[in-house]
Amino acid sequence: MGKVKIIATLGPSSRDYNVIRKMIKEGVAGFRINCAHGDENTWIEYVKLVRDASSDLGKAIPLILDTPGPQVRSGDFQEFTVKQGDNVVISSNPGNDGGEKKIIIVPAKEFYTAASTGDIILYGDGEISFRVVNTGEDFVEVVVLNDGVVKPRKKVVIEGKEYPVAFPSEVDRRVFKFAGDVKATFVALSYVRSLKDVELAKDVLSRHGWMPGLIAKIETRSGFINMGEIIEVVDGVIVARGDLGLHFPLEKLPLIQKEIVREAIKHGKTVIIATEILESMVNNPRPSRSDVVDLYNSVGDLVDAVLFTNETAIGKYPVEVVRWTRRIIEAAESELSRALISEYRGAIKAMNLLDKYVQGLVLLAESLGGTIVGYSKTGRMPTLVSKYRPQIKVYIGVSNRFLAEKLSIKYGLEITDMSQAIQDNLEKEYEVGVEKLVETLVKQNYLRPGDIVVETYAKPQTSIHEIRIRQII
Ligand SMILES: Nc1ncnc2c1ncn2[C@@H]1O[C@H](COP(=O)(O)OP(=O)(O)O)[C@@H](O)[C@H]1O
Ligand SMILES: C=C(OP(=O)(O)O)C(=O)O
Repeated sequence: MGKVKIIATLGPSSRDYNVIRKMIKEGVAGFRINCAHGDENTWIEYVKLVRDASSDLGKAIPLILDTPGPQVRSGDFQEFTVKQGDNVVISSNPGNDGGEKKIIIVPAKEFYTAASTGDIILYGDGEISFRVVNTGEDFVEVVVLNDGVVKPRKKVVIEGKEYPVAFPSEVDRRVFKFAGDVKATFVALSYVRSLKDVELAKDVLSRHGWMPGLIAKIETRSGFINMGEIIEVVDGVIVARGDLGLHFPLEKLPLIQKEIVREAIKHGKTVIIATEILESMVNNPRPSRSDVVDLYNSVGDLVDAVLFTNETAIGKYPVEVVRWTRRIIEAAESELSRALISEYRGAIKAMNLLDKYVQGLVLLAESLGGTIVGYSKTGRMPTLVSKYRPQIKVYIGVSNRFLAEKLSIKYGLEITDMSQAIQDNLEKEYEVGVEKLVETLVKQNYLRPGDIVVETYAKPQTSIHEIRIRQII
């Protein structure tokens, strides 16, 4: 598998045990459930499918529950086509169509407070836009700016405006509770605007007795402006290109993506690029040239992971998407230049002794042409290894499934849950963890006679960091 990880959103196209199993075998390292769709009954169905497939395949597969956040979406109605110049009514009241047939239901009252005459409304990911021509207490009249199909349950954004909706939203709170019920690996926070939003989320989550990893989606103007303080207090960020493309001019997106990636890497936090990764594969079994080049370039930006949305949720080819992604990632990784890696590392400062030791560990293993095999109880050491973007294989054993899941979306790490293997040797878990992992890797042919292994662990209680070099015989 490549060093850049693949995460896939589940949806009608991937709501199937065999599809999910194939996706994992082809290289999916984690799944996302977008909780803006469905309810607890559908979310649990996806959780079970992923847990069944991952335990059958013996792999730790993280689950990301994505909260809708303080966003405004349309409600349920029959989809209809519109043509440029049509007049359409948006209303919270299904009966309030003023004699019009074409009515878009938007329940949130914040939408009607925020909309003014002349505003541009972007629908979905911007597939259709409207201009507001008249407003009322619970309706807005718009003129359609381009032809398209108006589908239900899509995002409704007013260009240049943010809704004053409470954070966390009512659905967010349900997702937080559900995350505790199913012990989800991560919760993704949508429309995070500031450090305060993350703190509010943490506060509610802690009341459910389970603290998942936190991923902030950077997607609004305030989220982007405040990303420094946000990144400090989360495990990772998603560059949510779908919404960024609604809140910023599209031509600004490349620079915004690069700035978010740079900031996350500077803080040693996971960074995931999302949306329209291989969008051309929603309806086609082969990706477009521009999609291939975009994905190749993201690998060159040394991101941790890419996250599919439409491609695996409603696309026709969820398994082929993963297969193509692996091909493109592997090609891009085999062509990464040394200059790029050293420029990247030159921009990172080692923060403390452990950090400096890990920096040296990665350089040592690379200069030996070796493989790192380590054991970790807290996740600190492998997180740092990943931060240096190792260009050799790294296998890490960890003490529990949750930690294995959490680390699995990080750059360059192959994680194994060793809880079974170390359970009778807890006082020597570091030593036994490494030894048993090497044994397993030899058995599975991942390590062969002649291979050089750099074995390592960092015991937090003793401040002893050990490195041992072994050649497989
Ligand atoms: N759990 C689900 N149930 C049904 N449809 C879903 C689900 N998750 C995603 N989808 C479909 O896949 C599309 C793409 O997913 P995503 O990008 O996560 O959503 P959105 O753009 O609506 O926020 C959604 O618009 C929706 O049509
Ligand atoms: C991943 C994204 O979020 P969502 O699908 O929730 O809109 C995005 O905006 O790119």
